Amino acid sequence: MAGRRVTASSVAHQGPPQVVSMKKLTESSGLTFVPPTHIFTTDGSVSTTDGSVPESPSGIPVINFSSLTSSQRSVEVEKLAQACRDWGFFLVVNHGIEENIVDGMLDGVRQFFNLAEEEKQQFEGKHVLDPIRCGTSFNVSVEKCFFWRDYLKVFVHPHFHFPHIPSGFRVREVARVVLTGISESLGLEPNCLEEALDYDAAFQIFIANLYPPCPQPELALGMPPHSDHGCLTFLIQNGIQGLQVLHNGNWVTVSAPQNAFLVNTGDQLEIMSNGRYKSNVHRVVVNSKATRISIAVAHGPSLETVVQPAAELVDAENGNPAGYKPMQYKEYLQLQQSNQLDGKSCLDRIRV
Ligand SMILES: O=C(O)CCC(=O)C(=O)O
Ligand SMILES: [Fe+2]
Repeated sequence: MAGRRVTASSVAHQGPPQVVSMKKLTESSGLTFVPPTHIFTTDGSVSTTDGSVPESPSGIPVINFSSLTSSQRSVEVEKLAQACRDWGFFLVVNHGIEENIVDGMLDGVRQFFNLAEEEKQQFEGKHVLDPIRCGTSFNVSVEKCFFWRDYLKVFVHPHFHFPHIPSGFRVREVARVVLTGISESLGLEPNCLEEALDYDAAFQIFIANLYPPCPQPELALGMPPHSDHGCLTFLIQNGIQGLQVLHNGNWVTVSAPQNAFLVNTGDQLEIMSNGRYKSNVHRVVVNSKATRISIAVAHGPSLETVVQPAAELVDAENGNPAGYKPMQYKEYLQLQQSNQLDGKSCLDRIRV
């Protein structure tokens, strides 16, 4: 059947099913409908009319990075506190990474996805800890419904797995400064979170996402509602919207100025803050006209770190016990990857 991506026989065999990339599927077959394998019918359903706000001016918080490194720091730290508490999401502007560098990264990603399928297949990873891995959806061996998305994931810290380091892309340093601000905003020492994460050995993944045009965008999702596993995810996009964040029960479409970072707070930050800062739930909707590309750089603790609420934020005697069980970050990653990506179901497993 045209458009079906997983054959019955491939599912029946052991190992991951043979899945065609979204790019190939949409380009080669002149697809005019969403295959049944890609229709979201459950809670994550696409309907953009379920209370979603079409555009920001939504009040999405904006953090001025240059103020974080100036005498205005305390004002910006307070803005970070509000952003993390009320949204779990914010934009970072004036971060000093030039637009042509960001454009170069997006171009490189476009070129990668334009490679012949056979060339990309050599990077098809099987395991969450494979340092270079490309594929489709999230984990096709457990999913009932596939996302309208191809991805490339490359570990970039503590070991760098690209052939060469792009000069000037200093997102790790930007993330470090934001993290110290967040640490302070929790009433902790500025370097407390950095130390808890073992930042010098921190696990950082570069994730490129490609969302081709979809003939029936109301039926498919680029990514269903989920929270990110790490601490902070810094995201750039090719000027095409698609990211929506859940805020007070509404889906808010993120529109961001060119060259802003879109920042999600993740599960490890929720754990370390003992629930004061909830990881943000977000999803990606698709459209019928343009290919969207995003690059998410996820910053987590080192893989060996056992993450738990910061001792300063736990006070069991006064009714504020630890809300999460300690878990090694590597185990957490494996837990998330071995299940369907589904809201905050992974975090729910370690709540006390
Ligand atoms: O493409 C986007 O805007 C979001 C991607 C995302 O949520 C992710 O890679 O975890
Ligand atoms: Fe995400």
